[in-house]
Amino acid sequence: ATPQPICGWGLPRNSLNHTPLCPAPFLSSSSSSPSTWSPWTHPPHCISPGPWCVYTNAALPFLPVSDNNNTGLSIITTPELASTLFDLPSHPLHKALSALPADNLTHRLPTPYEVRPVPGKGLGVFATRRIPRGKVILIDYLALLATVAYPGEVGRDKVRELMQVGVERLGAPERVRGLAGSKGGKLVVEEDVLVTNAFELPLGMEEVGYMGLFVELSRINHACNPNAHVHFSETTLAMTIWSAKDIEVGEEITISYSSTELTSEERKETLLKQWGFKCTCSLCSAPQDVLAASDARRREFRAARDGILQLAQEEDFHSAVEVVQKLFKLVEEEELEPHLGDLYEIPARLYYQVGDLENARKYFKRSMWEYYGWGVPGPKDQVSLQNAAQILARLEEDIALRREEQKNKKKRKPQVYLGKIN
Ligand SMILES: C[S@@+](CC[C@H](N)C(=O)[O-])C[C@H]1O[C@@H](n2cnc3c(N)ncnc32)[C@H](O)[C@@H]1O
Repeated sequence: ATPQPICGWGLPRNSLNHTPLCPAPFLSSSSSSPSTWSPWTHPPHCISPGPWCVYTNAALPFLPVSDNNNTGLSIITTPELASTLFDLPSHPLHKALSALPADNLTHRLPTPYEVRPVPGKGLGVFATRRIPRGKVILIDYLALLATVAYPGEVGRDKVRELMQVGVERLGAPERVRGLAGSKGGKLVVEEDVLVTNAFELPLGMEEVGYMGLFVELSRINHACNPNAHVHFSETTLAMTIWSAKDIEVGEEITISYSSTELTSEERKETLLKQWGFKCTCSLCSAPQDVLAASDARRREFRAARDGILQLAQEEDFHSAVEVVQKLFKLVEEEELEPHLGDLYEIPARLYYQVGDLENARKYFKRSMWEYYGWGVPGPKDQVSLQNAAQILARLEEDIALRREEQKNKKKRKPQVYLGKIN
């Protein structure tokens, strides 16, 4: 006889694989048996209208090297969204709960940073040893995930109820509550924590908007010319923080909370509206002429990027390549290179169009690193990655073919006309 699957909490720690035989409960359960709640460690807590529910696994992430990082994870969403998020084997949450990466975490110990006060900004994160550019500074896991839509759809008391239950049930609720900023006022601690620290994350193929809270990452302050950048992997639900420049001992580690291509006025407005603070980073505090020069470059950068797309649409690929060269010069001057995201496929395709295969290859490789290299690719990145890999394989063939042709051309004897022209 086929052995009965063992479902539920109490399984060996990282065997929470969800199978159709052990359906994850998505609605409130009256059962008092933890085995029926798997993979959650508590029965889902739901409110109506909606219903909106909070799902908690208090022991996540399951890390092989644990330095008190098991904060747990609570997800506030609808049962329908939770099941679409969780049921498909390709789904990020499915994978996150069953297979957190174990192999690339050795950098964690000892961590290359410490948390200490920064005048005027509360706490901040400082390098305790030199971190060269392009290194992983930390990997942080989600502690709270809530749909952006839910606070607008239920009353204030219910918004708070789900947040409070979600935090209270975590493995280390105090780590989350300790992140409350000084927003205070009418907000309860859990609301304050989210307003001060949450990142917006579009999740799944449908790109449903979620607010995500990461405990370690929450101590990193914003700078408009940051020395680090973040990359989120949907597959592991992990945020990886990379050094964007060489960082010296004692230097503060900073990331950008807003898009780096905005001008100073636009950034000021976004930071105040979305994050509720007035930026005092080194660029915002720089002399007026320095700030004006940076703004001019960022404006030019945007104009160049829009210009490239326009020229590409008009199929004027040669002019578009000229603008690409100008754009990358601006990127270098303004040190925006690590913050460009998926920009690299555009120059790759343009160089391909004009027959510059070597440059096309260079930028395709760079775009693949963007999809893959920063972490474990999510479902959407996997599609882009496959496309880019196919194009790259064709490019390699074209380059080899072209080389062969050139070699043969050189071997051929020059044709000398010896006859007389009458
Ligand atoms: C995600 S938290 C960063 C850690 C925070 N400093 C702490 O003590 O926990 C965001 C808060 O830090 C402060 N902050 C971050 N970057 C700042 C900046 N560039 N200028 C001024 N305040 C900043 C603001 O109070 C903001 O609401």
